[in-house]
Amino acid sequence: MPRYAQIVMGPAGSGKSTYCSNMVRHCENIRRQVHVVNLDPAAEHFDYPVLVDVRELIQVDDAMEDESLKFGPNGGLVFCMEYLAQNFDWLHEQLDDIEDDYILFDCPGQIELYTHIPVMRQLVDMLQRWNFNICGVYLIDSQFLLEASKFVSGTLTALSTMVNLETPHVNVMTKLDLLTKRDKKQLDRYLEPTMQGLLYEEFEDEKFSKKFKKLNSAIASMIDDYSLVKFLPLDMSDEDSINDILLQIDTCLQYGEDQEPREMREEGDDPDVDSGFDG
Ligand SMILES: Nc1nc2c(ncn2[C@@H]2O[C@H](COP(=O)(O)OP(=O)(O)OP(=O)(O)O)[C@@H](O)[C@H]2O)c(=O)[nH]1
Ligand SMILES: [Mg+2]
Repeated sequence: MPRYAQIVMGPAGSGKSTYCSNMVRHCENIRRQVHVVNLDPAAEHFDYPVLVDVRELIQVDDAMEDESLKFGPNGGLVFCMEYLAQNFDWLHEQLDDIEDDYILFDCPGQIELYTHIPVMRQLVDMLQRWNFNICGVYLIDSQFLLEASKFVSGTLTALSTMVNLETPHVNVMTKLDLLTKRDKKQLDRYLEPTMQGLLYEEFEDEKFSKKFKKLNSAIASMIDDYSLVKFLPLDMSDEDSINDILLQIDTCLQYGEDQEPREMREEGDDPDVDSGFDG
């Protein structure tokens, strides 16, 4: 039986832990069970029931307070994640007894974990070995996207994570409930963007230098070439938006594809009669 994992990633404060709690709550409402694994060794607060907590293996204070290590918070976090990678057996044991295996992995927010060092890729490879179907879920705060040049840099982090992990991938634009009416009106242009179009409008403004425009334009055409960067809108005050995201991710995970045929067989008396064929 395959198992299913959402790897919930994104910059610091983008709403990963909140997404996990809301997804758990939504799934309870629709009578589905999902579990959450906290993979953030620096987490101080989250309000979902936690299945596995990496802080039981190592926490960032351990790396900062250790006399021989003396890391700061960022180096400490990288150290902890590398420690986790050396101790995947621990994680494997913790995940071994779960019967209903649909798990959200709430990851730390340091961007270098996804772009510079191999630990998230190692985690994904390991989960695949443990029979998980995986979907990367990359969250970005809408306030850091709704402006063309910000959008370029946000999109590049999403793109580099996607390319690095090589798994099915969904980008989510979070905190839509905080947008002004004016921002909401222009949202569609950013959810399925043509980068060159976005930049063209913004760069009519004279405040940008020629060099800045040229750089953004070159990056934008590269992003357009991939034509892979879309965002799903997440408004936590709107249950439908959570459900839409879950459905998209389920499709990426091929969730449910193994269960349905079995249920049909269990219900039917005789598969030949059910199929409607005479012979
Ligand atoms: N209004 C609003 N606030 C949100 C939403 N999602 C998250 N927040 C707030 O944003 C802050 C950060 O949210 P978290 O869920 O902790 O973000 P995170 O990505 O887990 O942060 P790190 O683990 O520190 O990287 C908290 O104050 C949340 O309450 C949202 O959809 N709407
Ligand atoms: Mg968090």
